[in-house]
Amino acid sequence: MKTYLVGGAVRDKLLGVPYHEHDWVVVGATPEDLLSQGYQAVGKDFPVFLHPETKEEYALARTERKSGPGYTGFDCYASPDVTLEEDLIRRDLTINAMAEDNDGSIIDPYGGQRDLEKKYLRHVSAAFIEDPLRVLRIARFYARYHYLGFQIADETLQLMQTISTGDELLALPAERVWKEMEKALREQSPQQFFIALQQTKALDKLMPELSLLTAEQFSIVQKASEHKLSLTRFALLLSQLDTHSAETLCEKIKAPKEYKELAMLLARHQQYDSEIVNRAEVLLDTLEQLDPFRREQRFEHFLQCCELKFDSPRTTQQLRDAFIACKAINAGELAKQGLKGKAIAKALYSLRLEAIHQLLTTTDKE
Ligand SMILES: Nc1ccn([C@@H]2O[C@H](COP(=O)(O)OP(=O)(O)OP(=O)(O)O)[C@@H](O)[C@H]2O)c(=O)n1
Ligand SMILES: [Mg+2]
Repeated sequence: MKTYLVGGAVRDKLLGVPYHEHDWVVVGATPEDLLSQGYQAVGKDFPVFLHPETKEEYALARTERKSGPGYTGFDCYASPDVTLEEDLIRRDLTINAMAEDNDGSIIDPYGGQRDLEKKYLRHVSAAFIEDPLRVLRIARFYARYHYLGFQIADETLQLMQTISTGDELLALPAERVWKEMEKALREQSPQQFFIALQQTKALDKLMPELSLLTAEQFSIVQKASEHKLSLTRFALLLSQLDTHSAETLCEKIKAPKEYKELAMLLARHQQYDSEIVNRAEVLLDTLEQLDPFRREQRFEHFLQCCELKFDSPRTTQQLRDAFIACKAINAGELAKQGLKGKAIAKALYSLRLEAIHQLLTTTDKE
């Protein structure tokens, strides 16, 4: 039995960029061989094992053939007689179809090094089209390596288009699509993910709400935030749509609740780019809708998005200050004074309004 390093680690080492995991392939072994050495079987559909100590993934060399529609219709053949070359040829891109021997030498039967040098994302073989998820993967790699000058090879773009014009993309589980999109949003040039999907018509199928946006509009996702990159970038992207389309899209791709909530908040509050919030009533109403009293972190993310989108620090600062002023008012105190139910809410509203009035007067004087 022989073990090779494969996939992203080989590619990224050669590229000279950091990599985050090791994928291994094992040739000439049976599942029993690995189990007897203490490896743990984890693959549901494929023979994949975890190393007893490093817990890294070791996959038996295998071939795959499409046997039915959708993402699951694969026949997988793993056996000790499957060669390394046979395993590598079923992979998506030439730059992902290289292996490294334990003496450090590179096995590269399909021109991965040539394509790394020429900066091409190029499919390995016609079997590329058997896995529709690859359309999203390639768009994601494009978003990742665009800054290095990588392009998608024309023939590969054509195959992506072929997949996209059929119904195969629609057979992908929404969770898989979301996972790729979420990863893409964290890449160096996230807008290129959407541009590639638009160019290959995949966007028409998967997220038609986005398919009419321009490259300029997509580029809003480039704006960085300090943390939770994909959360703020997703909200910024959807803020390019009307609220109805934004909501439809969230449902369609099953965006997690946190993502949908922030996106919808931003979509509904488009007007904060201008400084309309200098009336106390408007400011307080806005604040109550954003509800930082119960959702402080979401409020912070919202303000971050506004700062990135509108470049209006004064408005966001006003909202932040208003929140701080209102937070200082204690509803418990009102209850102690004998107020109940609606009367508390009313008194709270007046006190908050008063606090914001004061805030606006002092800021005006400055
Ligand atoms: N739909 C897929 C998924 C994976 N692979 C192959 O499996 C390897 C490992 O997959 P994965 O870890 O998802 O991607 P990496 O290329 O390792 O990239 P990353 O840095 O994101 O881990 C890929 O390089 C590729 O050879 C593939 O051909 N087709
Ligand atoms: Mg990997």
